[in-house]
Amino acid sequence: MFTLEDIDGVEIDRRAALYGPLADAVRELIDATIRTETDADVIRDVEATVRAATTRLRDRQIDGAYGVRFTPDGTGMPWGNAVVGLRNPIAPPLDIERDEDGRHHSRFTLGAAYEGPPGHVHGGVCALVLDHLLGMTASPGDKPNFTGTLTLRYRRATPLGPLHAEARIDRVEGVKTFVVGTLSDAEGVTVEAEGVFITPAWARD
Ligand SMILES: CCCCCCCC(=O)SCCNC(=O)CCNC(=O)[C@H](O)C(C)(C)COP(=O)(O)OP(=O)(O)OC[C@H]1O[C@@H](n2cnc3c(N)ncnc32)[C@H](O)[C@@H]1OP(=O)(O)O
Repeated sequence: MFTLEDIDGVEIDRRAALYGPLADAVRELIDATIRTETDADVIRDVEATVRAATTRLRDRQIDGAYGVRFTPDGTGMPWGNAVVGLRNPIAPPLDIERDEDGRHHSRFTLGAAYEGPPGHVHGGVCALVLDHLLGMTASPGDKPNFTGTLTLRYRRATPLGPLHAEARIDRVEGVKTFVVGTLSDAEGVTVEAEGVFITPAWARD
């Protein structure tokens, strides 16, 4: 669902300033929900407050998921995305930078909400982050390339906390773009990734 939104940069900024802080607040709520040891009556009271807040937000809402929206000048708003979504509290979210040579990289922090092994990042979350980063790297122009195959080698457990991920295109063969990347902590690489990203038939020349 790629949809065009006829709005300008001022309106994008207004919406980002409105919805971004809400998602940040819910991220903090998720972390606090996992880690709280406060009294039972406080927890029940907070539960009622959260349910009431949810009811207020549902007063008016879109049908289904947010989709990926674009403005007429090509600015993307993947705000519901599970990795970078500005409106998605599940997303860490990653802020991904692109170098002139096409490499993509991101520094981010994964906390308690992303735990798998004790104190460490869930393997599926490592895959989530790397899939998105490699996918963005594979799609530098206006053509999307979707994950065909993603192969991961978990060299050692990834600790929760500050992390770094990077990716680059290895080669392009027709509709297939081969991308490699890594996830690292301060000590070095924890996960290596290789992906084959494919231009779907509907987007081919
Ligand atoms: C903008 C950035 C966003 C980042 C998003 C992050 C990435 C994502 O999470 S995308 C979501 C996850 N991926 C998907 O849902 C993809 C689902 N699959 C599909 O849409 C299709 O099967 C797709 C596009 C992968 C392949 O399309 P399809 O029409 O089947 O390809 P087809 O024409 O048969 O094959 C083309 C070539 O790709 C190869 N190929 C097909 N599928 C795969 C695969 N899964 N793995 C590896 N190679 C494959 C074929 O062998 C063929 O190779 P060759 O040209 O050498 O013969």
